[in-house]
Amino acid sequence: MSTRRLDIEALSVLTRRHDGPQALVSGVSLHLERGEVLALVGPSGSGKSLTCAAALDVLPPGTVRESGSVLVDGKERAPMNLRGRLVATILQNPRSAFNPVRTMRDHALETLRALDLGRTDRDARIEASLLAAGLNDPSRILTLHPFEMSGGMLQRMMIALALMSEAPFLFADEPTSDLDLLVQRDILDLLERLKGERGLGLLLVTHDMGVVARLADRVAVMDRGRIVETGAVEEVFHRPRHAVTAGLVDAHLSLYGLERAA
Ligand SMILES: Nc1ncnc2c1ncn2[C@@H]1O[C@H](COP(=O)(O)OP(=O)(O)OP(=O)(O)O)[C@@H](O)[C@H]1O
Repeated sequence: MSTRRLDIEALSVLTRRHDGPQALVSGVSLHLERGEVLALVGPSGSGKSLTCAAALDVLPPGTVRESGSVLVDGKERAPMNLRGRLVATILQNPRSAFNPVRTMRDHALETLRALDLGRTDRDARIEASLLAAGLNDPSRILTLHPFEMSGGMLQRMMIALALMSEAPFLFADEPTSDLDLLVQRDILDLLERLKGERGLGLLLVTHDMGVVARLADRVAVMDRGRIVETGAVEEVFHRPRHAVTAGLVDAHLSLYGLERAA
């Protein structure tokens, strides 16, 4: 486990409107260690997804990265050297991430194309990744098209593809929000296990404080494009310092008829 740490430094994203540029993400800095889960939380539209996209240079049309850099173990890395090599990604709606006319084997081969593996090593890595992601019977799964699989299976397949790349870091943008509660629980269990077993460093974008409480070690809170608070999960839940954090925690507790201790 030679790679240890990823730093996002002073990341800013703009959109150009008719009345001039508008900042969507402003000077965001975060660090992520192997073997930890950092949750990036904040209200809808606060800039969580754009932060991840900007770090990997996969911003949507109409937005541009104005400044910022990503360092791995202190060394600046170009986005093309991060994507899929050092940082794997899993997204909110797994169905939209798969090509509908391709099988799971095609997707696996595409993921491994950049790695110069012999056929035996390649097939072994594909099978081991599917099994590690909880997809038993890999040879059958690899013949399936996306429409033949449930949302939960597709999310496991996204995780399997991330594992195949052997990237030390994983950015997961709302990985459970489209799944039913039981499948959500299974996927969170799986991510937690992979953090422990593989020492993955996981940046988890979510607005679900239940997911944060369940999985995260540290939390960074965003509001209107800026990081307004970071801290250990316990600390942030018990002593939120920013009004946005307090609002997120209180909204979560109120779902269970609870209030924050004074
Ligand atoms: N392609 C785009 N062009 C212009 N503005 C955009 C674009 N994509 C996102 N935005 C704006 O940037 C801001 C941040 O969006 P982002 O998707 O990062 O928020 P988020 O915190 O991930 O929200 P959610 O929790 O709802 O997914 C929002 O105001 C959004 O409307």
